[in-house]
Amino acid sequence: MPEVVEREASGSEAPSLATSSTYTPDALGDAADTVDQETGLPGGLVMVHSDIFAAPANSVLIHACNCQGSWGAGIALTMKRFYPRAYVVYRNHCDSNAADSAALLGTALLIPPQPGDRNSHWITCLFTSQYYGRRVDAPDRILEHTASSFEHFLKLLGDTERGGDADLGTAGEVHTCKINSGRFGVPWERTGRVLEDALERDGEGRVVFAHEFEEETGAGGGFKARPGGGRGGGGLEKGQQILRF
Ligand SMILES: Nc1ncnc2c1ncn2[C@@H]1O[C@H](COP(=O)(O)OP(=O)(O)OC[C@H]2O[C@H](OP(=O)(O)O)[C@H](O)[C@@H]2O)[C@@H](O)[C@H]1O
Repeated sequence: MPEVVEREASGSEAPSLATSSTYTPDALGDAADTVDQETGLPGGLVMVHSDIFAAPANSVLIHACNCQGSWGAGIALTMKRFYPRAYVVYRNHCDSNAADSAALLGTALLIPPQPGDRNSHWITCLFTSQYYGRRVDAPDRILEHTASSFEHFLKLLGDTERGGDADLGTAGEVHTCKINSGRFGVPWERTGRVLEDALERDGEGRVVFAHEFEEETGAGGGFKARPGGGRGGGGLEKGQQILRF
């Protein structure tokens, strides 16, 4: 099973971007059935209307990947542009499993911030389809791999928090795009339910911000998160909502 990849020798920190908006417990009312002890936020999937690349520095950004070493289109192509070093880690990981790329299905790769990549973000690859394009896996298989790769991600993330590698530090907020919902052709509601179930089972009150993104604003970075970012801002920001699948 792939583990956390060691960070290369430390380099200059990438410039920090606008922070994403977050919630204050009182704004959530009775929607908060499980509460994250550290943030006081309800565990589970929380939809936000903002650009995932505007997430706070040190956040984890999750996207769905094929097992062929290709970030050739969609949000993956933006990832490749913003996190070229992380892409190399992902591609090397696929190359080392090229003899049996199916072995990566249902696993996750957690890549710590790479020097020179953008905003000290951690990048998480969930291997949900072996191939892409016309050979993409069937939706049910993708959902099956989504469940196990997300569970693996939660374990890897927990290991970094418990293991506390001094060099790596621990990751901050967890953010995901609506994985599988574009080129992988799986309705977001189906994937959202899988992620929500895993968080209820093994999330330990963890919050994952899921980004609703207006494509017309163009690929990441061009759409600014709503003002009021940073913890302890007002109540729910306009357009933010708690979703229960
Ligand atoms: N800045 C932003 N902030 C927040 N959300 C953003 C965003 N920009 C786009 N989104 C949304 O992010 C979702 C994912 O949609 P995507 O079609 O990209 O990914 P997917 O998970 O369906 O499929 C994966 C395969 O696609 C790729 O390309 P290749 O296979 O290489 O050709 C990979 O490599 C895989 O293989 C859609 O809701 C977009 O609105």
